[in-house]
Amino acid sequence: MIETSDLTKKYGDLYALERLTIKLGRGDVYGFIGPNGAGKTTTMRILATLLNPSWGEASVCGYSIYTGSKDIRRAIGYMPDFFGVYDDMKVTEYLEFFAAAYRIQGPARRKKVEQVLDYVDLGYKRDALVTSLSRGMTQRLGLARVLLHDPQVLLLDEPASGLDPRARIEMRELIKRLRQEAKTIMVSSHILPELADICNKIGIIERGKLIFNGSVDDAIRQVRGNATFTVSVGDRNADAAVKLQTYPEVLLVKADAKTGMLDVRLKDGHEDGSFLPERLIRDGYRLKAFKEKEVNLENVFMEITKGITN
Ligand SMILES: Nc1ncnc2c1ncn2[C@@H]1O[C@H](COP(=O)(O)OP(=O)(O)OP(=O)(O)O)[C@@H](O)[C@H]1O
Repeated sequence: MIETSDLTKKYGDLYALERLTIKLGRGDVYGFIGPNGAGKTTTMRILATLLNPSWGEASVCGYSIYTGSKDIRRAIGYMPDFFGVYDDMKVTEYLEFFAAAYRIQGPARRKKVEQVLDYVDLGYKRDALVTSLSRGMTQRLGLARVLLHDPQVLLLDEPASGLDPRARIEMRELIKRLRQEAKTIMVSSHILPELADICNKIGIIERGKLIFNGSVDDAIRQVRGNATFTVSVGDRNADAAVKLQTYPEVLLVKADAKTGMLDVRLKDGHEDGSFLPERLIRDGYRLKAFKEKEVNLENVFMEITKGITN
């Protein structure tokens, strides 16, 4: 649904985007993550056919950005990071205005407006002035607007920026719902944890360059390396550490200085640690705690971007 190859945008000597090559299929939700100025907006604007690249190829829904801009605009919903709303316009008027621009006519227009308002849970604000809405509501209105023509592809540029925690969660839930409708969604953020649970793929971009492209699990694996589990057998942890080290699958055992729990890292090729509790019990220990060691996504992001950020 979205395909780019060596997509590049230069401003003078600055590479706003350098040789971006990605491929998103139907139903993919792609988290596009990078700090300010990384090139996220540039990419989305090129895909939305609002900006020409310096070189490279890109197509959306099978249409080239060079020759199929009209078709692309019909097929996508682009929600920019900042968009204006008109003074003295009610919520329904605002949406009807855009519905008219998409040539949705007559009673169908009213129906569609009500439908998208319901979808983003803004029905109760239908008669409010758009300028009176909170930032969270305005973002939801922006999303409603890009859903009017039922696009197959959505480009959402930092939809959660500037929102309070509750509004962020609501926005995430909305994107999850859209995912269930098999839409292809590119959504940007500068925070990895914010997107981790709603995306099946992520791309991390820094200074115009894609430095990671894959699943969230791949990103975690790249940083964490081998699977690690936290184990505790209470006051016999020191003894269990020696025993664990004799298991052939175990690479390393380390006691956590604060909690005394044991971090057990497995050798390459061993992902499943479920044998650990079983074997410890068989070896006479009473298991108090066992879980896969969680990786802090913020750390994953910092690790992947290490050396590239200033
Ligand atoms: N019209 C322009 N002229 C010159 N440089 C530009 C122009 N537009 C963008 N840039 C530069 O291109 C780079 C990428 O900008 P872009 O807006 O794509 O980043 P971003 O990842 O979307 O950041 P943000 O999170 O701040 O929106 C930045 O260094 C920016 O200053």
